Amino acid sequence: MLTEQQIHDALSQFELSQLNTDLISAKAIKKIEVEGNTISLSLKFGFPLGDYQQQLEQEVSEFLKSQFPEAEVAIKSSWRVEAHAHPAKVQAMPDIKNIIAVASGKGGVGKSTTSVNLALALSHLGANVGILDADIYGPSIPIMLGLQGKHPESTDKKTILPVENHGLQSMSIGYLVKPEQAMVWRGPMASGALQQLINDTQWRDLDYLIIDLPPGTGDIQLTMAQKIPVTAAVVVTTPQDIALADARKAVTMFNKVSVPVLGVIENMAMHTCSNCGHQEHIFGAGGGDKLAQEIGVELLGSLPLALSIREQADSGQPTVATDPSSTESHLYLDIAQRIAAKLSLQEKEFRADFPTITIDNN
Ligand SMILES: Nc1ncnc2c1ncn2[C@@H]1O[C@H](COP(=O)(O)OP(=O)(O)OP(=O)(O)O)[C@@H](O)[C@H]1O
Repeated sequence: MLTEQQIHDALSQFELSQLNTDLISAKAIKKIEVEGNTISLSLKFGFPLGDYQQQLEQEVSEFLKSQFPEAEVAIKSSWRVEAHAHPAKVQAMPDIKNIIAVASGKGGVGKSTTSVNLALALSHLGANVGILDADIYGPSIPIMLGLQGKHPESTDKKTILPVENHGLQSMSIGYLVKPEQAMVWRGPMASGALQQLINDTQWRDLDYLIIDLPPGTGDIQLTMAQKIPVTAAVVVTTPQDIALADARKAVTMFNKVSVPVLGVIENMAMHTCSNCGHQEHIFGAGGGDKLAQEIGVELLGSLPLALSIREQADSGQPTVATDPSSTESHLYLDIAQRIAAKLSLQEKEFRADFPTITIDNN
């Protein structure tokens, strides 16, 4: 005779690959019911499952059948992104559940390209996603989203509407001022402009807002991390030694302001030949892994230096939007799901739901 406890114990052996943890530690069990030989299991996750949902149900089902060969197994799974707590001493933004800052210690490592593709990947997985281009001095998100020359609309002359393409809500200083205008802003003015940009945009019901931070670890980045309710951060680096050293600085900066760093992403880790697909580690393999170990953060994934990634981003058709089933897109999707899964284990933020008012006419 099967018991719920037996099923519970068995599920603590099922490893969830995105989290390197089991289903019990991931707090994914909603309900276990046993009736005779039938196990009914209800799973609930705090991150978008995308195409993985069916596969996951099947894997758990097969796992339980291998443990209890005589059992019939029925599995139901669902997901919902919750708002998680942020360390900044500022109010949460009601239309944004989670803000994820993407940082790099130095410029040119592919932070914007990675931010855009991760935002698209989270959206592809089923989440509602926005992206804020905080790179005041070199806004590249409008180009990467194919929105160059667009201007945000305003319906009330006080707030602006995000500009949309590829299913993402986006905002960038690049939609509002000419690049040479922003270049002359000093630190406080730049961070003030950013705060205004995020606050005055009418974001709609976002599960995640990705912020593409300006490169570096100076005042602007520090101010942003303190004045914007950032939930978590990821750091992009390339394998060259200097970039790794800079990535370390970025991680230290977030530690200082208590923003949890979900991990590092190694960009341009190896070269993919556009003719034959052969991959070569030009800068040596394992740099990201080493950095992650040294500073105690996770390596979320490594992306290749691929002509397709550059061409697609630079022409406003980023990889995940234009070719979601490519090898590169799968890497972005995998990293995005890891980020979302890890974030789902962070402390939740209490948000009072609007009360439901019922009017009884009787
Ligand atoms: N994995 C990749 N493979 C090939 N090209 C890439 C890759 N990642 C980024 N690039 C290209 O490298 C260039 C710089 O990328 P990007 O603008 O994203 O860097 P960045 O770190 O945001 O730069 P900055 O912070 O200085 O604005 C772009 O032309 C982009 O298309």
